[in-house]
Amino acid sequence: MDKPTFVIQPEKAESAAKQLGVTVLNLLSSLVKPAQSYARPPISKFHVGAVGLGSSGRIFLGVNVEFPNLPLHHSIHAEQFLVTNLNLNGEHKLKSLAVSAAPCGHCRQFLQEIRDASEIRILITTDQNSSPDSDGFLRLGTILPHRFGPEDLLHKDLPLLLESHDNRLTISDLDQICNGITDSDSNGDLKRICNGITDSDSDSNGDLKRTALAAANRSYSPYSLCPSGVSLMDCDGKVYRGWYMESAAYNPSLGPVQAAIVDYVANGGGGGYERIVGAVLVEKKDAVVRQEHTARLILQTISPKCEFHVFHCH
Ligand SMILES: O=c1ccn([C@H]2C[C@H](O)[C@@H](CO)O2)c(=O)[nH]1
Ligand SMILES: [Zn+2]
Repeated sequence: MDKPTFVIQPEKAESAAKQLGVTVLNLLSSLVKPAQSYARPPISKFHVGAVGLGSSGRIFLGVNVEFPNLPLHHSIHAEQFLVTNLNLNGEHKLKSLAVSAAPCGHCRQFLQEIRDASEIRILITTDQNSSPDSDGFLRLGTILPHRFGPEDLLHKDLPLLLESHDNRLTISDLDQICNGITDSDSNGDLKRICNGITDSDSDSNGDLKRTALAAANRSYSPYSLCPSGVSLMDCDGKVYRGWYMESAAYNPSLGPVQAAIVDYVANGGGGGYERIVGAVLVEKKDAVVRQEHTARLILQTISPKCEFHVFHCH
């Protein structure tokens, strides 16, 4: 099987549409079935595919991901995967999406974090009775009227999800924390045992830490002001990353491990999570919303060989 492609460049999208004699917009629905084949739903066996068009003309794929031995709320919905995929690739807006089943309430809510969310066009490929607009798409505003969203809680000038921002977090080497032990109160040996990251550090550990910090700087957490980022390394040394994304309604928020798993599923060549052998979480020291315990729980469950370290930033 070909390596799955989760991002399609505009030129490729246009030539594929031309070949099929359809518009790029109509191409979205023809990609839903292939997207569904990449879903990872070992619990429900219900494969969801979501295919979105961004403002750059790129097409993005999303699939649902379920984790055996974890509570269901750790699952990633296809639409959330899609939005994460856009975010990881620096896409600033989602214009349209085609999806294999009607987006659930949680996904409709999560999509509210995108600017002009009500205008997002949605096509449900398995629904013949959805009374769409003349272009064949429903508007998100039509299927989620009376919305509760960012404008209920945030100042209107703040950047929304997918919009550029930098959280300007830094890690001071003196104040590093690993798994609850500060470097400053540990002697040299303890420091080496507890985080393996010292001056004579291997490059891969340094890479993971820098990548997780960079990810935390892109985290979207305007409601708690507790940004966080995760980096993962597979057994070939390839690094993946993701960051925490919040929802105005809190519960639909997506954790940083899930976001990094999106990168792993999209770019890891289709392997299992046991191939993940290293992980770093970066978050604020006294954060009111902390990811450490949940992140450790998820990683211990899906990637038992994974070495996990936490660093605190300012
Ligand atoms: O909007 C939805 C609704 C459900 N699912 C997934 C979650 C779970 O993996 C499976 C069954 O609910 O379908 C989605 O991806 N999107
Ligand atoms: Zn959903």
